[in-house]
Amino acid sequence: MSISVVIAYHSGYGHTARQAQAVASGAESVPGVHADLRNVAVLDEPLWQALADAEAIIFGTPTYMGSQSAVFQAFAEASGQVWARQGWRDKLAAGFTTSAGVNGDKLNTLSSLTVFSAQHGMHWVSLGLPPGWLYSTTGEVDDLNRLGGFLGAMAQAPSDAGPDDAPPTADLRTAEHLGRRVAQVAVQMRQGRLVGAA
Ligand SMILES: Cc1cc2nc3c(=O)[nH]c(=O)nc-3n(C[C@H](O)[C@H](O)[C@H](O)COP(=O)(O)O)c2cc1C
Repeated sequence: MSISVVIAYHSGYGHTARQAQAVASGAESVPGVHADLRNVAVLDEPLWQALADAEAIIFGTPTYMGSQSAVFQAFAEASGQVWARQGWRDKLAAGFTTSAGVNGDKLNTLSSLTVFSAQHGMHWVSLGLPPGWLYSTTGEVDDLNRLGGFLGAMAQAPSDAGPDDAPPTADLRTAEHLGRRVAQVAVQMRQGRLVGAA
């Protein structure tokens, strides 16, 4: 049976949705893993069931006013019933965000996602990439992780660029990397659980 990695995201204008698709394509590239894209604007039973069945949940939200969007926060608060029974305990967690500013206070959004995951008793998986574009001689603006995040995948979408044009390829490749990394850890986690149960 395939291992499920759910990408639970919100996107108001389509940019974070593109980032979410890149995360999913990275996760799906790992043999034995199924990536399941879920928009948390719809809080229905299939969403909660998919999350319950997941080995890993990768949370994604645009950065609005320096933190997660209100729609994502509504999802986080609705997860209170799952929290009460620690239903996501020991699942893997990771996160990503898009904002218009190069910095844009994206770190605050990712920090908030880590706290949310910790409240659920989940294990946070970091981005696992060195910062790109770090040296003038060997780095460039198109480097993987050009925005230099560590907690999760960051992407930038200038306010006047539609989701067909932004985030740029470097940020989408960074998102893909996060999806692949989480999926690889999910496989290791599942194998470890099977050994533990034997
Ligand atoms: C209400 C609101 C608040 C925003 N706040 C920020 C912010 O704090 N920092 C930033 O860099 N961009 C901010 N933006 C810009 C969005 O992060 C940016 O447009 C992003 O691409 C939106 O992602 P989405 O298309 O998935 O909704 C804000 C946009 C809106 C609508």
